[in-house]
Amino acid sequence: MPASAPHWPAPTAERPVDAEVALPGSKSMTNRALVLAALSETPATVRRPLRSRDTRLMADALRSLGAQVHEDGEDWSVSPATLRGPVHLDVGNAGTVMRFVPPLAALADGDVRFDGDPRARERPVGPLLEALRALGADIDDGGRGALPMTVHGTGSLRGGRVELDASGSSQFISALLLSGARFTEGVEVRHAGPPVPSQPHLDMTVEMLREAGVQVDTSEPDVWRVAPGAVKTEAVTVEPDLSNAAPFLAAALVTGGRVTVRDWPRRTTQPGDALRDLFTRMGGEAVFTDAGLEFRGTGTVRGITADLRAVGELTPTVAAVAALADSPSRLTGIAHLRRHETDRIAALVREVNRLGGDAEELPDGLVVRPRPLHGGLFHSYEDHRMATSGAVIGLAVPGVEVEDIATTGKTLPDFPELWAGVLA
Ligand SMILES: O=C(O)C1=C[C@@H](OP(=O)(O)O)[C@@H](O)[C@H](O)C1
Ligand SMILES: C=C(OP(=O)(O)O)C(=O)O
Repeated sequence: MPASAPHWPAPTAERPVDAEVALPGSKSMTNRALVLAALSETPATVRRPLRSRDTRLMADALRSLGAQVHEDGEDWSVSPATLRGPVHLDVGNAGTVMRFVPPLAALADGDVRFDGDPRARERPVGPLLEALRALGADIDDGGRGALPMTVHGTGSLRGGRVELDASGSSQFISALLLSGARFTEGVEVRHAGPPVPSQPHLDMTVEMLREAGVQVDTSEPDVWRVAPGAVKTEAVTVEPDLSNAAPFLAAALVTGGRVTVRDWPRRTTQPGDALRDLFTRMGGEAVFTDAGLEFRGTGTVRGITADLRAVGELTPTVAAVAALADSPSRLTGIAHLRRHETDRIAALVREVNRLGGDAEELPDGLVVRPRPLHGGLFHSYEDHRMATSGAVIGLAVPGVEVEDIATTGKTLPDFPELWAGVLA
């Protein structure tokens, strides 16, 4: 962010919101679709993709490796090609790029160097790199288990059986599965360790692989087997990003208003679908309509005790609502958030308390005891979900300013405009 960028005055809601919003596509589905398309035997169209920093970084990485990725109106068309280096890839701070692309790099012919934002060097990739080595890859990470690193691709990877601890990120497993069909022996991934977070994202990986004709066996807990074979992706339609629906549903909840998120799928693997239940427990009401999902606040905002391990990326918004509730909240199961875009547990506690709140860190989560809040600067830590959480608090607390609102461009470039539209 340029040092001179002004802080963003978060609009205060003067009345209950009453709006309909069309959200851009899911980051997680877009980046999976792009990876599968690049590995596919057939050209593919990715319909209604998200175009944001994280998905452009993925598209650029795949282009650099040789795939053709064209903007085709609203869609992305992808023509696979033989993957090759030498190439230098920028992962930004996109977990999906820093984890999903190294297995492709191992399948490429030539050296593939990975680096990214300073924070990307602090995010875990070690267990994934160890697993790739066990499957036959040659990777030079200077012994750090972190970026920067070089994958010395040889054009193929043996694959086979591997055990790893994926408690730090579900993306280690998704990464191995997404490319696994193209490994000579396929892949059998076994998790050993504390529970893997983000189960819906693993379900999303498995479902999208099966849609691409890949055989995936999930019959044994914590074991995933991908049979070797062709990937056949022709068209993928990306759903609206339900995790990015969180601040908009929160706006209905905290203002006692109403927001319809258009085209909310009736069935989905996206973790954001859990918002229907979480925010209902916090006092709102969710109903499906012909337009999508209508979410209503009732004037009451309750605290919640919830294990968010499966849906960790919803935590910043849930914590923001918790700071405005009428009773305490306890959010647990999310130790892995300490290595997300920022240490989200520390950041949320610091920012809520800076505005006069009473939040406290737990080893694996946080407690939020509501207190009257006052205005002030809400730091965003280059974290899109911290920035939108500041906006949620600002709805109810006059004088909140959010630092670096442009950081929402990681997954939701039009956030300020969409937010203004909901408040209009
Ligand atoms: O696979 C994915 O698309 C994601 C998995 C999750 O990662 P972790 O399991 O590392 O939390 C999630 O938080 C991230 O935003 C997206
Ligand atoms: C954790 C997140 O992103 P990433 O894909 O970079 O891990 C997130 O979007 O909340």
